[in-house]
Amino acid sequence: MLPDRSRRKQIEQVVVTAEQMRQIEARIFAAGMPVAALMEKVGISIARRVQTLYPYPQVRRVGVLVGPGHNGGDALVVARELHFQGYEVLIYRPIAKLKELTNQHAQYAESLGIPHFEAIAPLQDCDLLIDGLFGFGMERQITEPIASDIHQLDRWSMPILSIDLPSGLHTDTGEVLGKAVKATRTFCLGLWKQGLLQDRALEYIGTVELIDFDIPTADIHAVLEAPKVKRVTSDLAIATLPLTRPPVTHKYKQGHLLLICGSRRYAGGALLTALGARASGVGMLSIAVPESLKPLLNAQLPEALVVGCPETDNGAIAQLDLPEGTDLESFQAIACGPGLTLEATPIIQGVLNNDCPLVLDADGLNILAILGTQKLSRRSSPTVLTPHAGEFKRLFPDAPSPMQDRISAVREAAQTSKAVVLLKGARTAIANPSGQVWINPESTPALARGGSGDVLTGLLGGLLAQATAQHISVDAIAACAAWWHSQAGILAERERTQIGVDAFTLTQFLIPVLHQSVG
Ligand SMILES: NC(=O)C1=CN([C@@H]2O[C@H](COP(=O)(O)OP(=O)(O)OC[C@H]3O[C@@H](n4cnc5c(N)ncnc54)[C@H](O)[C@@H]3O)[C@@H](O)[C@H]2O)[C@@H](O)CC1
Ligand SMILES: [K+]
Repeated sequence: MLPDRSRRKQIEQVVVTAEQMRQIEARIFAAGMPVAALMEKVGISIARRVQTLYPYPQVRRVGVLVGPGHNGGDALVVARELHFQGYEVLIYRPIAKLKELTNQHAQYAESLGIPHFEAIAPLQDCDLLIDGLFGFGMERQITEPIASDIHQLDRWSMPILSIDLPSGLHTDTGEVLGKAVKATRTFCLGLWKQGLLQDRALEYIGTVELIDFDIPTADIHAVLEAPKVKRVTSDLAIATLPLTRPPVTHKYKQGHLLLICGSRRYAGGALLTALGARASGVGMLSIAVPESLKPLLNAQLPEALVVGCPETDNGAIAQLDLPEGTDLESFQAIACGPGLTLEATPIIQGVLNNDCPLVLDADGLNILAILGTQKLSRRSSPTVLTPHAGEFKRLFPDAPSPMQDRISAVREAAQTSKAVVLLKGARTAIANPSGQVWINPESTPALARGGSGDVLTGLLGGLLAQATAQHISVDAIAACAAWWHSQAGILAERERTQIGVDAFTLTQFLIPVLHQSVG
């Protein structure tokens, strides 16, 4: 058995679908764990959390929403425990026919004198609601009268705590099945359900925490074969960062990154990409920009080698003018796209034809969408694409919509393009061509701001350039960059409010957030 802290760290990385959870659960029951005992264990853990978060007598009246299955059973255990702790408990039970175990708990609650109602109205004056209507594996649309009753909850103001998932959310896709409870907090049971990491679920789930009930890791491994879906926890990300260098090294051993970005019209994009790259700690940074941007870059990044390139009439890079003796394969990584404009198409064509690990963003992606992603399958070095939803649709018109099931969308895109795809969003999802998916579980809307993506491109390019010697997978590096970028946004927001995180400010929080996370 693993020591508790290390087990907990592993569990926090695991993401499951309903089918995988069902199989894991079946193994535990087949091994002899009684279903009723597990329900008891889970229900008591939730009741303890409720008592800590909403202690009696500050909170007195608790309404418990009970569905027909084992989610309802869990809720009834919570109801019973809170009743014994002095809370006044009221039960809403809209469906009369209950699963056997749930029915037993319902009978016992009745025998204790806990009132139950078929309608929602009697729960109106509760200080707190516990939602145990439906749990994982739900597929059917919520119908009347439950749909209207859930609609009623939207008009009330008390906090709602959902058990496992907010009732009405699809476990895998996060889709709302007609109507869903909007939770203040969700107690996800045992393992992270995939739907809780989908952007469209975020409006419903509130703060999510995992209630661990000691699922043996052997059962998890037995069911989850690679490729998997993983949460990018801070432990995972920090293990990927190039935080310590060998005592004897030199700048070229710490990676040489080439940025190709900017135009006369979009000078800021080049600057922000470069500042993101600087924070990565990359050993050498070369920046190819149109000639007229060279003084700006030189002034801001004295350590960088700025390559001024001949310009088109509109101020885009007309051709790459690398220093003598240097070609595109001299670098450990190239990152390009921000601010280039579509006039830089020949530059992107040239970069695609070369074998150097490559990050494409912004206009790099717009140009690739015109050239076609099939160009990527001929590359022998890894390519990372970092689209937002709009760019994604242009690049992968045949993939599932990135507005819906983002995990399927990003996985299919990576498989068809043979690239690592980083789909930006509230929960950025990253996939490699073999189907492995990573989800960045924490972020802030403060990052929804012009230029913040440019910072990520530079940061990712810098990490990629440093990693070639370390044999870390490219998708793990992309996941690490997404985590670092978001954590910097979260720290910046804490110090400067949600509206105070412009992209330049964000670059200034990249290193401080490491101090905080690494200690
Ligand atoms: N996974 C585990 O190992 C554990 C699971 N437990 C609980 O069990 C839950 C899953 O239990 P169940 O599989 O019984 O699932 P539910 O509690 O969601 O109940 C399913 C029942 O609801 C009915 N139903 C589904 N959709 C409906 C709809 N739209 N309208 C009306 N009725 C509908 C189904 O016919 C079925 O009878 C978990 O979420 C969790 O709360 C815990 O008790 C302990 C451990
Ligand atoms: K629920």
